[in-house]
Amino acid sequence: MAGKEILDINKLCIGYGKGKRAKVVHDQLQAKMFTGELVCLLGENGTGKSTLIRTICGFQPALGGEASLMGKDLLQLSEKELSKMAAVVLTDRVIVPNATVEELVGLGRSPYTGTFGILNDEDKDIVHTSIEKCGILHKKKERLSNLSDGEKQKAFIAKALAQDTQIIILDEPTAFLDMPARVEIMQLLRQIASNSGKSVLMSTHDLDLALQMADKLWLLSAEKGLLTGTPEDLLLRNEFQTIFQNKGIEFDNKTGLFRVGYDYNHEIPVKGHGFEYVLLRRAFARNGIKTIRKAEKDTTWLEVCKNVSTSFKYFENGKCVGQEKTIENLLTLTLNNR
Ligand SMILES: Nc1ncnc2c1ncn2[C@@H]1O[C@H](COP(=O)(O)OP(=O)(O)OP(=O)(O)O)[C@@H](O)[C@H]1O
Repeated sequence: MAGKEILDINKLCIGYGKGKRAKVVHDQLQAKMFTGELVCLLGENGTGKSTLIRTICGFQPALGGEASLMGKDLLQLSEKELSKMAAVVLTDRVIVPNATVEELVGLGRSPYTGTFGILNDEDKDIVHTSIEKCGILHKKKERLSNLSDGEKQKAFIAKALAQDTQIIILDEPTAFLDMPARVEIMQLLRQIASNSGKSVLMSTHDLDLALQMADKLWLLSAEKGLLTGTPEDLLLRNEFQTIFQNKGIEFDNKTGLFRVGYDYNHEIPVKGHGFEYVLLRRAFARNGIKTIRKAEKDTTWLEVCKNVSTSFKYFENGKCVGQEKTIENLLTLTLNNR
């Protein structure tokens, strides 16, 4: 069931400059966001994800159209009003290396504190809970310069949480992180959205993670503008396939994941199944060999055998002419016999 509407973008025009010299990056953008949703904004390099995020955050003016946050015209909100409604985490964030995690997260309370930024007991509690929710309580007193990239990202997310806003907007929060850290950050943002009812909008290049974890995707492309929907509905509508066509990415209908598109120059039948079969296919595809299911008529084929331990057999004229323990050796044998 859809939550309450939080963000409404209507015929929004984004870009740079003014008047005749304006550079329009996108026009007529439409989208909505609801409470409790994790939305991933996807698109190729240079399609305008950062421009859209900066416009929604009020960091650059819209060239036209409307955007409202919790029913208020976002483009007319003052910086102070906006800071109580939307917390922003940008990639090119300014890092204060000498600040501790606690001090950084404390800055998230600035929309609510006086000029000197003095935190009262309630602010301190919120800072503590925010750090705890992000799983870095043990790093509370640590300086940012001593944190890993993943921990730093968590500290910035904790700061956004401490800001106590309905929406959190992040520009590529998983950039520069390794795979486990990417998954961890996405899981954290998922939890924030589903447990606290906040809305989280993040841009990312992590297609597979976004497909698995986002409630909705905003798919930005030069040709089609902004397409929105659940990952599954966008897949059913073939939107990914159209957008990434001819760009070296293929969507695998069997796994529901994207994979690199290969250029095949050879074909070989394979008999077998299981994990070994999947890995064999992948290694061969990378080397330009398309694997097909062995048919009755085939006299040359590869076979995955799992009798005692796994081995791979090479058959020629119906006879086994080679048995290998590794995919590497099987590949060499196949390439040599081509
Ligand atoms: N300050 C600027 N002035 C004029 N044009 C700009 C400016 N910043 C970005 N652009 C242009 O706007 C377009 C969209 O850029 P943007 O950075 O929003 O894309 P992006 O989707 O975030 O890319 P990436 O995935 O590489 O971060 C690009 O053509 C870019 O060259």
